[in-house]
Amino acid sequence: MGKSDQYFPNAELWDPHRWESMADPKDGEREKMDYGYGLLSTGADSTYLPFGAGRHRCIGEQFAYLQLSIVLIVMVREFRLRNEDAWNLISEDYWRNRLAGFSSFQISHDNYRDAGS
Ligand code: HEM
Repeated sequence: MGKSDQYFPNAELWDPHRWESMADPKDGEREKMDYGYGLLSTGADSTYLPFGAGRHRCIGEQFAYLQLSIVLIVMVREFRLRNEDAWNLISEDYWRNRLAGFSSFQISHDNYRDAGS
């Protein structure tokens, strides 16, 4: 379903902006179910199901998001990232980056601690 154009236009295209215009299921009335340990959102009212839906829906979703946030925070805090060969290809304009092709970027890094800053 996650790769179906019926639910996600241009499903095969990596397009982070798609989420800007899609309604957040959390905004609407979500399907709730009590499996015996309290009323829970099943996630079954959404076509976006990275953590599954229903009774066996992932219990680690919030923990996974926390871990991913920490990884990103540590990388930004510890490293100065730069594009080795084609610095001027990196643009804040997402579409220019898309046209340039992310695969042409070679990112290298300095560790702030090694630099003594
Ligand atoms: C990006 C990270 C993760 C993704 C994409 C993910 C995805 C999923 C999905 C799709 C299911 C449902 C499987 C099914 O319906 O049969 C699931 C179940 C489960 N996940 Fe995750 N998961 C992630 C991280 C975690 C973490 C960090 C934990 C625990 C610390 C965890 C614990 C579980 C458990 C215990 C189940 C089984 C729940 C049940 O059967 O009642 N997951 N996960």
